[in-house]
Amino acid sequence: MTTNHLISEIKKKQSFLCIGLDVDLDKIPQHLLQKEDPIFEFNKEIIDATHHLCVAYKPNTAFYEAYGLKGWRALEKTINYLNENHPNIFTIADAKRGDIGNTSTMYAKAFFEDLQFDSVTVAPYMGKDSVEPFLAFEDKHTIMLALTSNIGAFDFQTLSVNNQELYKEVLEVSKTWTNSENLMYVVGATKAEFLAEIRQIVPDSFLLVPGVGAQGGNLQDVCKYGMNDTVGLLINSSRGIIYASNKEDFATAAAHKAQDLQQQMAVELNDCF
Ligand SMILES: O=c1ccn([C@@H]2O[C@H](COP(=O)(O)O)[C@@H](O)[C@H]2O)c(=O)[nH]1
Repeated sequence: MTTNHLISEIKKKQSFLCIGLDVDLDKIPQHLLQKEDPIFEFNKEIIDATHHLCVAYKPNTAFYEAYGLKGWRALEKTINYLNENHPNIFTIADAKRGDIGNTSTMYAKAFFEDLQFDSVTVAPYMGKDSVEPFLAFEDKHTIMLALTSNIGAFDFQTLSVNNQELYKEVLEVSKTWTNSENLMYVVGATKAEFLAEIRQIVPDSFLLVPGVGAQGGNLQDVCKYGMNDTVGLLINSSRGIIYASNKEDFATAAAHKAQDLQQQMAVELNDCF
């Protein structure tokens, strides 16, 4: 999906919500555990109930890898279900990959060619040759960690390198890489106050912003400092939406939580479009 297509979906749905599909078998409703593929059944019901309220879904691959082959199969069924039934939804494989060049090429093939995700998250630590193989894919997006939502972000990401914080150096340098127009960046909602300076370095890039909901990030603060004139934000909530209820009404409860965020987003979009 192109960035312009994503922006037009945001305008149409009045939403820049990304729903995280982080499925934990200990948290889903009991009755689903009797099904042949509980992970996929859970995702399908969540997607059916919420697809009109969001523009993106983000399965975090850890939650599928943890269940071995059956988890990976459920991930494959989920992305196929999205691509077949909701082709206008932006899909993110939150896999945080990155390795030497030839290995990164295989990661990129796995997520872009085999699974057909629109985007994948990547860690920048191994540098340019570890990220460029992802950027080589046309109309696919590489979402690189910049300033993450966790407390450990302050261990390395804010250390001074070349007289500026490391995450700023990552943003600056990544703009010089081949096909850098395919880059988006992760910035945690819990770091909203950093967004104004981040916007000075990457004014036009899309930012994936996790950390609203369970981690306590504030949607309005993210919009105040991070929104650009084409929105430029995908705000993610995972647990806060998908585990709104662990009873039979879980999908309806998730839709209510998603609608609450979508309505707040519609208000913010008044200042934008
Ligand atoms: O800085 C980061 C990068 C990624 N994540 C991921 O986003 C979701 C957040 O889930 P919640 O349940 O809404 O807290 C999860 O998959 C994280 O691994 C992040 O939180 N922060």
